[in-house]
Amino acid sequence: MTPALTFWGPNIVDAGRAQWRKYRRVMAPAFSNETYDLVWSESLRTYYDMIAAEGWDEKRVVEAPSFQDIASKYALLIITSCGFGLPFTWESPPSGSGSMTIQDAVYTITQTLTFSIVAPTWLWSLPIPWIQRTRKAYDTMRTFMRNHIQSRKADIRTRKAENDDWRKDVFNLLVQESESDGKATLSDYELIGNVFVLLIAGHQTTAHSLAATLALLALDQTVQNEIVAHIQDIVGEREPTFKDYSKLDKVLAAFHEGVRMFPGGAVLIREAKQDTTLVYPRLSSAGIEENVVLPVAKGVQILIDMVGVQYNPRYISEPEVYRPSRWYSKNTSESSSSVEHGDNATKGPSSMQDSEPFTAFSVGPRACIGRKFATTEAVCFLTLLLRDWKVEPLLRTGETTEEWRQRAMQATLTLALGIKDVPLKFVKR
Ligand code: HEM
Repeated sequence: MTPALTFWGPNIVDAGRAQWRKYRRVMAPAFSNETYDLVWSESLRTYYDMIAAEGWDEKRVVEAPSFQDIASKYALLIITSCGFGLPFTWESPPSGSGSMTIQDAVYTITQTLTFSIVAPTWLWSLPIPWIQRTRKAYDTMRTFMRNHIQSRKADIRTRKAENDDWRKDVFNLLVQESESDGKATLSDYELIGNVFVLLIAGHQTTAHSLAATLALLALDQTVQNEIVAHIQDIVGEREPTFKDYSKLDKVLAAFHEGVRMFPGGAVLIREAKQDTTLVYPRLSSAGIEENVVLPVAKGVQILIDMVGVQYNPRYISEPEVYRPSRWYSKNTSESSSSVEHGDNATKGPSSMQDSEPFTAFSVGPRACIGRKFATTEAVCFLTLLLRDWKVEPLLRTGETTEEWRQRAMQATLTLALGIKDVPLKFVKR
């Protein structure tokens, strides 16, 4: 996955410490309350845009054979609009060259990662339909990025010359850093690498998490009704605003639980910067719990299995059960790390049974920078959708709900971990 990410250029996700500091410093100001306010209003606008464009407002029942298609388009429109200042609409989504949309290009790129890394140049020219489609996807993405970077550079130059204000979205901040009056600290290669990674990280993870959350709610009507009652309590029939975000904690919990069960960041990679030890609990052959001290030498890479962490009964009670209430009224942003290290190593692991730490956006300095961006768009979308529509599994003829669960609730792994096509039915409330 790392070569697939760096294919477009060095970027914040895969950068080593020094480079990472630079990227994070440039991007961090874009993740502010001002942005989240915009994310909320754009999410609201895009939801109604979708309802009208897809003709949902004229129907009592809507069938979505793959909800990911909707979620992916929705999340892409929000990141392009709020992160990149490119306000596309549901009916004219972002496209690059020719007829391919960015959504299709991203989909094709993530499905053909290995090919892009290993294929020699001549292979890209073979007249095989899927290879040509892959090539078109890369061309589309390249044209999209180049065009928008060029026009944004020109725009910022003009605005600066005229002392005009310009919005501090993440795209503008990156472009500005690559200009900086000839003292650029960001090369064009780094600029493109980071733009690509933000497009991917900013929409694929959110789209899959939304699809997973709705699938889980479709399977548990009792929980769904509880969330809908909460929405009615907080916003009733009026238009929800960003001020409601902090009060809609049960909707947020429903989303957090979806992210826990299908954690987009499936594997985290860390490298020991000094000799250290990790302490972890293990059952001895006699069935007694004991602490194991694992020495970790400087330079060793540690892969953290996030699915394992999120499903470990030591930390999450009945982990296979979708239970948003485990996050109700909990400050999930202050969750602690699951494995103790460094100075704490000698103290051994504390019991996590009663704290159920939420770590699916990671913890520490490299934790997800887009977390509140994602939760803001998710809470807005889920609030509007669940208030208006009852969500059910879209069953095949003769299929039971349990069979649907077996068919639909399957994880997939491309650049991020996701969920397979989720077939859903929406019934107007
Ligand atoms: C439900 C949605 C999301 C999930 C589950 C998720 C998950 C994660 C995780 C687990 C990491 C940490 C990786 C690590 O520690 O190695 C991460 C990092 C990151 N995420 Fe997200 N993310 C989501 C949404 C977003 C959004 C919406 C954006 C951008 C708008 C974003 C941008 C990033 C970036 C740039 C990083 C790298 C941060 C750094 O290394 O400093 N993510 N994400």
